[in-house]
Amino acid sequence: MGRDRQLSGTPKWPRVSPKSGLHAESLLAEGYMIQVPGCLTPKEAEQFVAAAESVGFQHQSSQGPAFGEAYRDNHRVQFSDPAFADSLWRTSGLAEAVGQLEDEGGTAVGLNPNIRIYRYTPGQRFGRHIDESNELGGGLYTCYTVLFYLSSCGGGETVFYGNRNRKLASVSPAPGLALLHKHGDDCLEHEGAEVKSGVKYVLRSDVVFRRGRSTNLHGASFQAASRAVISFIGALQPAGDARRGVCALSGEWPAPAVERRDDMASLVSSLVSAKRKGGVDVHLVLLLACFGAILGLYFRDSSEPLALHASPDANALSRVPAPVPTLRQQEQQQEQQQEQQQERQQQQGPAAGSKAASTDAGEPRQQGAAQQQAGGSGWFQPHGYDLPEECLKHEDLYLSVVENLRPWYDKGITKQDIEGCGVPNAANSSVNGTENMFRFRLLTHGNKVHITSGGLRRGRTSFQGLEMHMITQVAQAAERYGLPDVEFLVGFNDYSWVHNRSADGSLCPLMCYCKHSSHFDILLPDGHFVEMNYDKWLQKNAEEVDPTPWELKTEKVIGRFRDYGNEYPMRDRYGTWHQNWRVAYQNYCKALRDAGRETLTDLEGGGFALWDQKSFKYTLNLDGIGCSTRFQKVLATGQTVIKQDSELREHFYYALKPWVHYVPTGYNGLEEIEGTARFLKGHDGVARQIGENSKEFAQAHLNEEARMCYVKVLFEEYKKLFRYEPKLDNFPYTILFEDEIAGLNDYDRKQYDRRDDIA
Ligand SMILES: O=C(O)CCC(=O)C(=O)O
Ligand SMILES: [Fe+2]
Repeated sequence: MGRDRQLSGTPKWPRVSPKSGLHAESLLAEGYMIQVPGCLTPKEAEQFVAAAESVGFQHQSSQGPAFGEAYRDNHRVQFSDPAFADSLWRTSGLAEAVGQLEDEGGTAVGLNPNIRIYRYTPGQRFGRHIDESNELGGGLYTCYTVLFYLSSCGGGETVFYGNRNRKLASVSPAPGLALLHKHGDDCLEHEGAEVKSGVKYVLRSDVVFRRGRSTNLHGASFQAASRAVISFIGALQPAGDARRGVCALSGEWPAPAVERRDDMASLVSSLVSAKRKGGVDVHLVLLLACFGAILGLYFRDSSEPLALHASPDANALSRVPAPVPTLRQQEQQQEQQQEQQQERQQQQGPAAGSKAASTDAGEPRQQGAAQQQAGGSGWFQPHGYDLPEECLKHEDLYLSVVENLRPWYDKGITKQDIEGCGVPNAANSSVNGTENMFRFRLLTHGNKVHITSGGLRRGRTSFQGLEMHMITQVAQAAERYGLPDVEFLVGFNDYSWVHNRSADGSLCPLMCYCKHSSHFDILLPDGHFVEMNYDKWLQKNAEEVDPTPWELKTEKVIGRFRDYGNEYPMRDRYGTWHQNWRVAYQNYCKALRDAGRETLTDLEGGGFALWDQKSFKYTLNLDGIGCSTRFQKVLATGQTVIKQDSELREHFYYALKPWVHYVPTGYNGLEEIEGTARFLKGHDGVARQIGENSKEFAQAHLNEEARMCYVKVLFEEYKKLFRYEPKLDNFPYTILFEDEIAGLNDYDRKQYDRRDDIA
């Protein structure tokens, strides 16, 4: 094997432009693997490649695994340059992005001046191996491998393996992306997979640590300590406030056990003794100062929420969410209500209640009373149209309507807004639907739905159902309740489209089933409700005996996910950013298990029908590309649904309350899931009650009637904002939706068929 070529003279390495604010994404738990995109610009990466090529690469090979060496076939340039290493560490923004890394022994101080640049052409690879830690003298040692990818290519991923050969992570080369992974004793087995096309260039160095502790504020131990304080403060808040309660679950401290202010003294002393065990240092002082400051705030105004937790409750009407009553309070309220009702009935005679509601249906105050009896609070009053009485009890669903239409309250919905969606009235294409569009332009007229932008797609095999069933729900509501004449648009993508107003100020009122909270799309019930026969699922859960009664269910979090990428990556409140939460959770839980730690989650493994997942008490629901349509399903099972607390919403999310209908998770980091599960296990009554609440909600407000009512209210409120009268005759071409369906051939009808997806 040839000796490494040491460079003579100074190669012209390009200067790295200063960067800051880069995002570090933790790919595995406990800092095992971190990636930071954008450390080099694509241009800088190109310049590195050119400089390395001008120096000349040397071939690297090995004797192979039979001789105890990793298979290796690539080319390399190697040189030592402390100034260059320093600029890669600091100027690139890497040091700032990863904070001060720490391990038990020391703190990161820079990069190894020993720089290696690899080149892999198609067919070349670096077989499985682990990277060793090196002693550099003077208390310095290497702790992480750093790879700066300089090009992209086909194949060539850096792949990491855990126990039993499980693939833990795979990172595709992208210019400027830096990947850090622990090496030495903690190194995961990894490889540079074979390059299939293009050329892979990667720059390798190591993060150098100095033995001894740091005193900086961003260190892991300080962060852990501050989280403990936050946890504790969360626990101190009056019991039952959903937003604050969640804080109690985030840290490693046994916060849920701290239920009264009296426990504060004992917590302080346990914090102090815990810190002592690890040696008293500057953290303790800072910790107590921070503690004191927060306590000051707490005592100044203990009713002020700590805004630590985002909630999907959009509070469309600026309603302050009522504090969640404790189970005892709920019982008391129920008793009181029953007593009051009995008294009322005794005073008024048996038929009075229902008579009042039906005879005075047009009178808002009385409607409010009817809603209250139906279980609503009576906040929603239809104006200018009649709403069937059965729809009053679903009033909390209409929070979504109010919130979604808000951007048009001022200017109304104009022809210009509709045209701004960019969907033409097409005369021809009943072959491919609206050409190249994930959108339909439609019209309600005479309680029928017409397509004005081309028919349903034909001859496709995937995603054909969604578009049809979103429209089906409008057609059904038109038939059932009557809908006003309007022009509207339906998008059948997995996520929202309308990010901005157009340059002319118009705003496209596109209806879709799943939106990011910052977007302007208007939510229509998910086509999957129809396509998957959701009402049958409700029925099955209501009528069939649960194969495993609550007491016998496994006290773990079950979850099975297809590792769809997430269109909307999300950060937690510590700034950790995940492109794909499903993969992140699986990796996190796998890493815990691989490390021999006991976990309360079961998130990997073979397929597992939803019905069978009912043998677990808790279930985790994560976003996919868009909203997870499993969410509505698991709400109906009676399990405690733990839901990723993200910015994605479907139409009914606005009516759900965290810690009443589901348990939010993720905003406090992935590791929160274990704490959440521990809390639920320790508070079985709470867990069970949340499961029952969500089941009740699904049965009452996600059924077909509720969805039809939602569409009715949406279209009536939408019509009130309409600034023009759409006339059927004015459109060059229209297709009656029901004719379009009748005209499908057998093949296409099958694609659009409802599926009994109730397992
Ligand atoms: O080229 C790669 O992706 C991996 C390189 C590597 O594992 C190493 O330099 O130790
Ligand atoms: Fe390696």
